[in-house]
This record gives sequence, structure tokens and C-alpha cells, in this order.
Amino acid sequence: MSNCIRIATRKSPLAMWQAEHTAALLKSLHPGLEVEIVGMTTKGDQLLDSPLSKVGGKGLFVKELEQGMLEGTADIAVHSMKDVPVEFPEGLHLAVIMERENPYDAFVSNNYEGLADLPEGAVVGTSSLRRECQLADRRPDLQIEPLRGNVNTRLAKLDGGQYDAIILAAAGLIRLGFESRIRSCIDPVDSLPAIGQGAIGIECRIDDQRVHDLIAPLAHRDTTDRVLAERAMNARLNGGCQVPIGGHAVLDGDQLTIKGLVGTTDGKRILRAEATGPRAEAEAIGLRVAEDLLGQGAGEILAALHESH
Ligand SMILES: NCc1[nH]cc(CCC(=O)O)c1CC(=O)O
Repeated sequence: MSNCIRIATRKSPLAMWQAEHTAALLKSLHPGLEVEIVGMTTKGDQLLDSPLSKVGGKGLFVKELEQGMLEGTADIAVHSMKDVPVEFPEGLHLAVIMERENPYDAFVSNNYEGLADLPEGAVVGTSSLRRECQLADRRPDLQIEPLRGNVNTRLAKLDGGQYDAIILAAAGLIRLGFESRIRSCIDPVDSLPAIGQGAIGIECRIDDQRVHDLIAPLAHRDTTDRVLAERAMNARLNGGCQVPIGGHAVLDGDQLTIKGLVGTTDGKRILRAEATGPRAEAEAIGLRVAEDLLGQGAGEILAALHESH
């Protein structure tokens, strides 16, 4: 028992990869440690046919994993930071943010190199309102069609011929060995990534010191500051619902710069803001971007979206 750590994870190939990656890092840090992976099915996995924006609900992909930790069937949960809600159940917290993979959106197609060379009226698959909003702004002529399912399923749908191109997170493709399918990474000016995109986080019981000691060395300082700034912005804006929000922070030495975006799904209104400051104030810088967006009218856009769901 005391020499074992159990990892709760979803069973999608990407989630399993991330859990196994974390397991391998833990084993190499702590020789002799036993690591057990506990695969679980979440509500989000069961509702793969409905658009995520309609399914709604916070923590669709994490609730069952959290239940497992609270009941003691698992010790930690490994999540894509992008899917981690702002709030945690009592007794649990986010203890560690690991090193970020490529945080950008990837353009995947069998015929075209990037957004710029897609012909007029081309069909692009994505079920992310954030991607849809920015695509519609950049290329109002494109036809955007829903695309759900795990990374492997989405690639199979592209190959089935229903889409001219699809947009996915570069990180998921790289982790699963599909880097060669990325025709180009989309410039963040054209598609500002999701809060936390490309980063993996570890959640655990707040009072479990043994587990904290085991996972602490996995924390990555630069990624942590960047993602904390992004999450502070997001928390002030909405609390994690499915709305077109982008947020991405970068570091230049000790200077942290974060860009934020809120828009309407049709891309007809897009608000943008940016703030810079010392990394030690990461969360305050994220909040400043949120306040700037709210000052421009983000509150109305978000309220209208919440109502329509
Ligand atoms: N929404 C599902 C999801 N959650 C995390 C990733 C990719 C990996 C990451 O961002 O860390 C994806 C797939 C995608 O958006 O293409």
C-alpha cells in the first residue's frame, strides 16, 4: 500500500498515454515504487455523439476520477489541463502542473497545407466553439462542421472524406505519434489556444502528504506560471463553461505576457486583450486581461451564451 500509487484516468488513448507517461516518470524518480493505472469511464466519454457545447456541465471529463480519489480507489488523477474545471471538490486540489507540450492548434488535412490555402467554402471539422469563432473570423466563407470523438476517431473521420481539414490540439497528436499528420501549426494570432492547452496536471487529496512528496518533482515551473495566469483569467471570466474563450501565456525571462480572447461563436464579435508583468504576479496578470475583456463587454457575450445552453 504505502509503496504504491494508483492513477485514475479516462480510457481514451490520449488519457492513457498521459497516465502511462506520468507512471513512467514516477517510477524513474522513485525506484521500487509500484504504479497502478485505474481506467475509468466519464460522462463526457459516454456522450460522444452530442456536441460538447450542448452537453454542458462542469467537469464532464473529471467527475468520476475525482470520486475515485475521494473514495480511496485512486490516489492521483492525471488530466489534460484544458479539461480541468476552475473549482475542485472539497478535499481535492491541483498539486502539480507538468511540462507543456506544443500548445498550439494543428491544421490537419490530406489535401491542404494550412488555413490560407483552403479553397472557398471548404468544410472544416471542429466542435470547439473557440476554434469555430476564430475560424469564422479569419475565413467567413468556410463551412464549419461538428467533429467529436477522441483524437484517433477524429483522424479516421477526416480520412473518411467528410472534411477538407480538421483542427486538433497539436499536443494530442504529438503524444499519440501522429505528428506527421500535422500540416501546419496555426499561428496564435489566427487561433489563440485554449487555457491550459498542451499541459498535463495532477490532482490529488489535499491532505495526502505521501502522495505530494512523490509527485512534487514532476512540477514544471515555467508551465506552472503560464497555466496559472491562463486559469486566473478564465476563472474571472466564466468558471469553465463551454464558451469561445482563448488564453495563452508566454515567458520571456521573468516577463510573463498573456493574451486573452472572448468572442461570439459566429466570429462576428471578438474581443482581445493582453497584459505583461513579472512572472511572480502570474495570476494578477491573468486577472488584468480578464478585467480588460470585461470592460470591453465580454460579460454580455458570455451571458448570452450561457442563456442559449
Ligand atoms: N478537448 C479534448 C482534449 N483535451 C486535451 C486535448 C489535447 C491535448 C492537450 O491540449 O493537452 C484534447 C484534444 C483536442 O483538443 O484536440
